[in-house]
Amino acid sequence: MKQDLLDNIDSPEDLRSFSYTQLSQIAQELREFIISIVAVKEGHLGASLGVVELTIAIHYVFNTPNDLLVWDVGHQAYGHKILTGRKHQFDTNRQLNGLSGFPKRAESIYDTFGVGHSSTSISAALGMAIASKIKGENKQHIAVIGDASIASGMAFEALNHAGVTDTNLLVILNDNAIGIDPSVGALKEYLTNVKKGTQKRENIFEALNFAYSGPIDGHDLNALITELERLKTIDGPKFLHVITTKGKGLKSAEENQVVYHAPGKFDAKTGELTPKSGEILPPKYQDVFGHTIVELADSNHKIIGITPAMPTGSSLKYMMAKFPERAFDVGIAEQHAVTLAAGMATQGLIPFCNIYSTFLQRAYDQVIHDVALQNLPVIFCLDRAGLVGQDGATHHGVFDLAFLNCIPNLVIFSPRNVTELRNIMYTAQLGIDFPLAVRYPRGRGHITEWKKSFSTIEIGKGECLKKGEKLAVISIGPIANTISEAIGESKYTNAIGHFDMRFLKPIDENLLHHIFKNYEQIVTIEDGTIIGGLGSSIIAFANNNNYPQSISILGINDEFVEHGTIPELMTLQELDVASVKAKLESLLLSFNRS
Ligand SMILES: Cc1ncc(C[n+]2csc(CCOP(=O)(O)OP(=O)(O)O)c2C)c(N)n1
Ligand SMILES: CC(=O)[C@@H](O)[C@H](O)COP(=O)(O)O
Ligand SMILES: [Mg+2]
Repeated sequence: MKQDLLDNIDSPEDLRSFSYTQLSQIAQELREFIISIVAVKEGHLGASLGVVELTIAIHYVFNTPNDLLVWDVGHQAYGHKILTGRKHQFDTNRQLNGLSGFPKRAESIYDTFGVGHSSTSISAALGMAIASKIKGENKQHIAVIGDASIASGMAFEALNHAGVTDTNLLVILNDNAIGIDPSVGALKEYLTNVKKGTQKRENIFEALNFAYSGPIDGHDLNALITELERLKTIDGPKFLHVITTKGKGLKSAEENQVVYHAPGKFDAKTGELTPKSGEILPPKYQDVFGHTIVELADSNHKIIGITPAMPTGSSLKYMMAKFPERAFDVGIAEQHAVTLAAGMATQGLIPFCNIYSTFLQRAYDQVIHDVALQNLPVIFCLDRAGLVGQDGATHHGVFDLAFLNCIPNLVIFSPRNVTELRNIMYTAQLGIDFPLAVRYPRGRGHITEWKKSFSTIEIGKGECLKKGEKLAVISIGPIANTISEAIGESKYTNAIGHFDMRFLKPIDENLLHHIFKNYEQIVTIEDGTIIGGLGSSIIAFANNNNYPQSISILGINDEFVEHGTIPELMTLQELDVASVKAKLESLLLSFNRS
């Protein structure tokens, strides 16, 4: 596809060489280009379409990269990538070895700060602004943050600090009234009233010492450029409130903003989603969670569901529709979500707090201090555990086993399949007197017939999946399915036994004694980091009990894993069927030789 003007832009400097009147054509070409690539290669769509004009205006007015621009989350930065020299690589977006789906410092000098998790932009830009002041450098510092992301605690902390500095900081609020799902909370209501002109109280941002301007139409290039030029001349913290439409320029994306946040493949002309094959697939783990909590909440009225801003991604939306008074989207507020659950648990409710594994990192202290230390029966459902694919290093849920393993009182369970997910949810709501973390992966399980009657799971009990003669594989979580396949395909299948610990904590010591007494070789396999997770626990167990076997640990290596499809990344980590099979066979052979 030919873009007459966009084809000539390899940097913001090129953009700035165009006349003001040509910018709307550039906006149109940029929008078409984003649509044409995302339609085929997939990725985040609506957010980038919504900030096309804002992106152009910022790079037109400010002297990037000398002026420092920080995007919040970064899922809206496709236009920024394209205008900053990455147009020709943009078709590799989110693919293995291709561009990252988020701004990344290693990728471009224009990506001033690595993002992926939300609400960091104001702190980062403020840090840069303070640094410029200390270094005596004359720069502008711009944070672009969405209406859902600014409602997060971290963003408020940064506003609170920035308001008492004299730094050259511009916060641009990109207000489209939606996150992935519709924005929530009192701040959202406040912003709606500001837009309607019905806000009677003092402006909240002015009250925090920001020079506030807006709201202005974020698709009006003239208005944006005029206002940014004016703000450039004002010292101190400034706040520009911009109103945009998520998905702007593609009718279906404007009309169905939740789906078109990240729509998968679609027809670039009509916006129509590429139909799924008629094949009956196993359900996604998230949907099994979503339907199971509704089923359980129907008879157990103490059950509460909590999600920090991911009702669709977690499938808590089903409970929010059926039991709105007992299911809460608290916005991008993981810390609050955890402590809210803790408060509810003190009063005898049964909170299921559903958080993506990677986003629980935000609430680590709350898990320790507010839940585990008080031994409160909060049930954490940690979705997207393990490698998540194209979102890459910022989003992989590979640290949870390690960072939860060291917390006293916490029981940690990783289901091998969706039946186990259902059964642990069932077991937990019958009544537990400890906090429980259940971590499960992105995507589909292996079982199509999943809606079976419930049975209880004995806490701390592992399972023998297959007996063997020499080598024991000890695993946790759904990687057991890969291992079963690898063992099944191996010519040494009789030599290999396979055990699913299911619980990282409390670990099934009886089962481990059995394994260490009956097997000459031990291999542990997990979809979390090799440091601190299952392998580490098994080594500690062996040392404490003076078992002499050497133990091989397979898992995610001590590195940040980049983006790619989950199968590609699993292969790179040597956790695919062929690699596991090869590893087990070579261990058996080398042991036989020694
Ligand atoms: C800490 C954290 N929690 C949750 C998410 C998931 N997430 C990504 S984008 C998004 C919504 C952001 O909404 P907003 O800031 O309004 O930006 P928009 O998508 O509207 O441009 C959420 C919840 C995240 N990236 N980081
Ligand atoms: C940008 C962001 O954080 C989310 O949009 C994330 O990409 C969602 O991940 P899932 O696709 O796994 O729900
Ligand atoms: Mg928004």
